[in-house]
Amino acid sequence: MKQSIQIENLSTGYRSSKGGKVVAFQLNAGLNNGELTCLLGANGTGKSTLIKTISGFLKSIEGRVTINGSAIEAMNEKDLAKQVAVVLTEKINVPNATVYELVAYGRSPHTGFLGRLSSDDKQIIEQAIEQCGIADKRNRLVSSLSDGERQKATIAKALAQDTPIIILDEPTAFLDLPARVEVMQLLRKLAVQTGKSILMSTHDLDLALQMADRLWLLQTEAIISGTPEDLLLQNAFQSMFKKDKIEFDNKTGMFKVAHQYNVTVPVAGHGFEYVLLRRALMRKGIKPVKANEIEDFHIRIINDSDQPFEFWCNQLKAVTTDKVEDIVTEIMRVVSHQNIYN
Ligand SMILES: Nc1ncnc2c1ncn2[C@@H]1O[C@H](COP(=O)(O)OP(=O)(O)OP(=O)(O)O)[C@@H](O)[C@H]1O
Repeated sequence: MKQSIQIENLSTGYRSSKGGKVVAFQLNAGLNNGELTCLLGANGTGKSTLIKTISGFLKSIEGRVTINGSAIEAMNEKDLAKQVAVVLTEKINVPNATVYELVAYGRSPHTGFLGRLSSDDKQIIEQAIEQCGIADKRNRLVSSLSDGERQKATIAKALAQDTPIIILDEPTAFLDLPARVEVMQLLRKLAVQTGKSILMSTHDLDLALQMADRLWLLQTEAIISGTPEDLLLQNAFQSMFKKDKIEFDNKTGMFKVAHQYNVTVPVAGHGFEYVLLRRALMRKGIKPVKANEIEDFHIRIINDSDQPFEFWCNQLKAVTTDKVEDIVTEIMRVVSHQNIYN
């Protein structure tokens, strides 16, 4: 697949008179056309620093970034703005500007000294507004929009810039879950429909796993790049967030909290009811282990029953309930009175 941006042996960081600071080094990766790539990494690994470096806002410490073969250092600001549209994390503050005016501002690298919009410019602006699904908001003040709507307007501005590459630093940071999904769906649709390379950094691991065509996992000394599924096959996530008390669950392909367990309880059963019960038990520090039904103390799950949770004690059914909360309360009560599960 054709690549728009390539980074080679790149070291990112900050220069200062006292010697500066290297944030990440020896990074190599490429962005494919027509794909949404998500940049993931723990807090402070240097996602924003990398984004600023490959957008030309920050000089690299070493190595190079090329766009279609040309080094970005050799490009002037205007030429670079015709190649890369950048959306940084900060909320845009444009008092008294309408959505249309904000999006029109995206045309500035293409307009002349007076910034007059040609009919082509106007068509591109209208198309960007349309593609981002905010046509009904085109005359609204940006300051009156919800966070999700404002983010779509910002993406429309980047789209109007008409560049082969769009780079966004945490575009979903201020949004609720439905708006985060909507923005990522929009970015993916735009990548596929327009053939642009779109790179976004995010902390939304689960969404990135489901929606990105490709992931860049940033570590201090490397970017591990691949499709979500191939990275899962390579166990690339296992070590990534260990210090943050997050584990990667190979069974579900999702991240989960690494709980500390004090006790175990035998559970016989499976299915959705089991998954929910397991979650509730694990949160309380109780680890479910596989039970066979002759054990003295255990929970049984009867799938698709009105009362799917049963607590069995000394071969007798002690509690039957349809509520996870009731069965967990019962287990907690027994655990606190007897030390039977240790
Ligand atoms: N202007 C600066 N000068 C010096 N160091 C900086 C500067 N900006 C950021 N840093 C440092 O660079 C490192 C990487 O920061 P960066 O913001 O790129 O990480 P990040 O992965 O985007 O973090 P987060 O996930 O928390 O947003 C951090 O140690 C940070 O303190």
